[in-house]
Amino acid sequence: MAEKKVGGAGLRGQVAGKTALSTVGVSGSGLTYRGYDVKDLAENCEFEEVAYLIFYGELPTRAQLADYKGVLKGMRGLPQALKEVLERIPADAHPMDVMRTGCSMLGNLEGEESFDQQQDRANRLLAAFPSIICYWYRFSHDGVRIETETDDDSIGGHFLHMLRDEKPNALHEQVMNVSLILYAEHEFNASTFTARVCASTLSDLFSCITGAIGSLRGPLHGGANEAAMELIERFSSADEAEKELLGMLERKEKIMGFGHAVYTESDPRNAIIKQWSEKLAADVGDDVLYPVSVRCEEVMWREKKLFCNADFFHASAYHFMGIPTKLFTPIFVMSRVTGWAAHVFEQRADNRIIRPSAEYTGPELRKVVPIAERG
Ligand SMILES: CC(=O)SCCNC(=O)CCNC(=O)[C@H](O)C(C)(C)COP(=O)(O)OP(=O)(O)OC[C@H]1O[C@@H](n2cnc3c(N)ncnc32)[C@H](O)[C@@H]1OP(=O)(O)O
Ligand SMILES: O=C([O-])CC(=O)C(=O)O
Repeated sequence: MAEKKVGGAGLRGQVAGKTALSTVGVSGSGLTYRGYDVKDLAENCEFEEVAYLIFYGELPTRAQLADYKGVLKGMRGLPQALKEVLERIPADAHPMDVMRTGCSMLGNLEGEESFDQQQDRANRLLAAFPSIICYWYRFSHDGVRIETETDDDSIGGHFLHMLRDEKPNALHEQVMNVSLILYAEHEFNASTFTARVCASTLSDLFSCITGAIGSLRGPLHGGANEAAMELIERFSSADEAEKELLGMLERKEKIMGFGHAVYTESDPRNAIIKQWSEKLAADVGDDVLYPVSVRCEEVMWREKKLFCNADFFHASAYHFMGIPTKLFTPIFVMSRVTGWAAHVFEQRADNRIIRPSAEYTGPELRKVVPIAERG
């Protein structure tokens, strides 16, 4: 991949503030959360430990983790008014729109009245997002009103249990756990920056997170995991994938799930989720989707020096677990709400309203011609 152009369009490479939460693309270790390598966290931690780390600054002790999980478990239920709103959203709505509405509606019912409540409200969102998406999905698609207050030990397990009406096996719960860790935090990406801009006006947490969901929805950001799935499922063999991909590159089409605004040679999250995708492929006996994905990776690197970002192998991994494609990006929300909220807290702790300037490119100063004289 060519050297990244800094400055100019997209503010690439510009420092727009400070954070103690994560580093992205710093040499040596591609991605760290509060000083820990994401690979280390994905190998050794549960997602709830990482959420605790992001919020409170240190990994929890066993007792702290048990307490924290207890707090989150106690927050899985949805108020009746929110359930009624979710029941009115049609089955063909985009699930990211459901997440956005669910977040906003919860803000109407249990809003943040003072910043002293910020951690409690962030925990509430972290606990409630899986319930929100599954309640809507199961009502609109299966006509059932599910119980969201399950006793599942983990957020990933809670999500899969509600989605499929049965407790997940250990492999699926572990992959969800890793996936949620990989997506949790990523410095000043577009959705987090959205949240921080909103926070800088001293707005409430629900507004910050609702705005961030809107930014994550686009295919150039979180929506790329769904777009990657739509791409790979078009191919019935690795050879067909190679042929079609070469045509797409020739036509200068964008291939979703490749490239990155900061990383220049690889996304450290890719190797991790790729490994799990391979395990899941073996588990389901897949001999198409995984080889197709691997060939796409090889072709993109060989032809363009473009590498898979976090989203590409998430597509096949989620698919192998039977998760409908349109629910892929909402899973990203279920995880990234930790990073978003922690950035909101950081912004509030040392705030100045974010208000950059624009280079003006419009007409010179001119006089208004009264409408009667404009012809
Ligand atoms: C979790 C996440 O949000 S990760 C990002 C998810 N998004 C995607 O996967 C969408 C596909 N990828 C992209 O659109 C881009 O790579 C982005 C948005 C991630 C980064 O954008 P930028 O930083 O502007 O890209 P960058 O400057 O590296 O692009 C360099 C060149 O490679 C091309 N390029 C970059 N990514 C791709 C791609 N996926 N497919 C084809 N060409 C690409 C660009 O068009 C550009 O070509 P040009 O110089 O002829 O215009
Ligand atoms: O950092 C970015 O621009 C996008 C990304 O990978 C993320 O938010 O996880």
